[in-house]
Amino acid sequence: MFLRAGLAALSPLLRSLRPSPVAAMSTGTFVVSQPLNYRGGARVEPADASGTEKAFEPATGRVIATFTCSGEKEVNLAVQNAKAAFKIWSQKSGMERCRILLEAARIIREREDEIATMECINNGKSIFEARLDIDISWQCLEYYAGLAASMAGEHIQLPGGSFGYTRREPLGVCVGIGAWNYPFQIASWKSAPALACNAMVFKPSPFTPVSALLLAEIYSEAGVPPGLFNVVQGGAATGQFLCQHPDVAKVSFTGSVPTGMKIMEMSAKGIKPVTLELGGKSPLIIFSDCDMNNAVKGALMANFLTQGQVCCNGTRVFVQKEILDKFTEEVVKQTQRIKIGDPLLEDTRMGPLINRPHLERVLGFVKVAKEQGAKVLCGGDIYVPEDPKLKDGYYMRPCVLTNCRDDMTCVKEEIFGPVMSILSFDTEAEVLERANDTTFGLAAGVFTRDIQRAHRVVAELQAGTCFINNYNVSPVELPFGGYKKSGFGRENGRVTIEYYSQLKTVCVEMGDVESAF
Ligand SMILES: NC(=O)c1ccc[n+]([C@@H]2O[C@H](COP(=O)([O-])OP(=O)(O)OC[C@H]3O[C@@H](n4cnc5c(N)ncnc54)[C@H](O)[C@@H]3O)[C@@H](O)[C@H]2O)c1
Ligand SMILES: C[N+](C)(C)CCCC=O
Repeated sequence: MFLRAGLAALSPLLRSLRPSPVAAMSTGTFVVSQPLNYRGGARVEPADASGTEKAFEPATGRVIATFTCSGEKEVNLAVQNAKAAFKIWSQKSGMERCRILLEAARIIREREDEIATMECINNGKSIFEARLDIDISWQCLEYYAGLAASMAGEHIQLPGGSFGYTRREPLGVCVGIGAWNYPFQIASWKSAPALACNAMVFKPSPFTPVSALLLAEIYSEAGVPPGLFNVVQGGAATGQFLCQHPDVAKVSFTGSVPTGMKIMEMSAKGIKPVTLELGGKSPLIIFSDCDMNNAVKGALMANFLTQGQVCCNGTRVFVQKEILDKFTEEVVKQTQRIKIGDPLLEDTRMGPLINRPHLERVLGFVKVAKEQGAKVLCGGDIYVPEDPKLKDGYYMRPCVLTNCRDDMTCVKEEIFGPVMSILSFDTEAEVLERANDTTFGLAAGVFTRDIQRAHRVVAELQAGTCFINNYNVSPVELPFGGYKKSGFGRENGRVTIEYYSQLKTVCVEMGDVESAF
């Protein structure tokens, strides 16, 4: 589906010739040449348009795709296809659905390098990280394949031999709307639990339209009925058509708080359940009794994955006063060592940000932080790699700020870039109050060797996902999601099946009807 100079029909070709063509893919050479919508089991041009968008390669600033955003007609067709496929899918046993999802997981694993490469090209994250994202994606499919086979209700005994039972039933057509920071992983985290029993129409972010198509092709290859997983491209207008569609039973959204509010409003009008995975400004608390090496590594993991463009990042790093200087010195040393550059090179650990306006926005936060009294210990400026082909990419040096106060903009607002704010604290009670003083509640982390304190602190933290002595790991067995304005509903874990299904209660009378009349 992708063309590189002289390399046609990449996906099938790669399957027959790997691994050498994967290794041969390089930054600055790819363009997408085929349709980016997927409907009824095939790539299609949308039936109507709601404008056009360009997708970029952030590493070089090149346009890699110009595509048509789907209008109402195309959204209707995608939903119709999903409805038809759902009829077939829902007649299959859980074990049959399980086998097909397992096969899709196997194919993702087999094509990991190709998918990871596409993710780097379109998103800018390093190949090292992209491979981890793809690993988590196939693991997610494996996990929900298992749950598809074991979806069940319960049996409840009632007086006089009567009884009741519950059935866990599908919802029908679900919609997934994704953000641009984890394009393939978000599509997987939404579609895997959805397809355990439902059909899905997925809309990626217009910044990263590419890799969801690979997932759609893989589901087809694995044997899902045509139309079970469809992709429509577009921005807000396309997303609105999806949310307002009367045949859509549920919307799962990943993105910003302001858009999440709109999604919820639209879904409320149709009384549709929603899952909202929104932004954050998460605290990471480092106590003086921590293992310093791990705490420093944890702070980097909490701030600089995917160029800092991670919803659950622990960007407010509270460090207990006794170890503030030592911790800060080590964090700065390790931050300065991060290799920035071409995301497809094996030793790169930080690529470009998603696009020019976002880079400028992040640099703007650093400027305001300085004006408000923060001290830049490293980074926070544009980085121009030596390789001339990367000169128009959107790179910046990762930034560590000190002298921060809780009322500063860099400490209050989600920056969504590689900017860590270090704050100091004295006592546990004080840091808990400050950590919770935010309208967000996505994640939080604690580093300490005191196991009682660790559990006491996480019990008080107002966050949906907490880490003790690590940060930003995401085993698919554990639910992930937020408190407060960071959203509700969960992804991953057993509980997420409940967000993609509904419960029917059946009450069975074994005696005569005792009528009130
Ligand atoms: N909690 C999580 O799991 C999680 C994960 C990744 C990103 N995020 C958050 O996402 C944000 C960054 O992503 P973004 O810039 O893509 O967010 P965004 O809200 O701008 O867009 C997200 C998606 O919503 C679509 N959209 C925009 N307006 C819409 C509307 N009116 N109706 C329907 N759809 C609409 C966009 O096209 C895109 O696909 C950050 O705030 C980040 O924290 C959260
Ligand atoms: C895989 N991580 C790092 C936990 C990120 C989850 C998605 C948030 O943006």
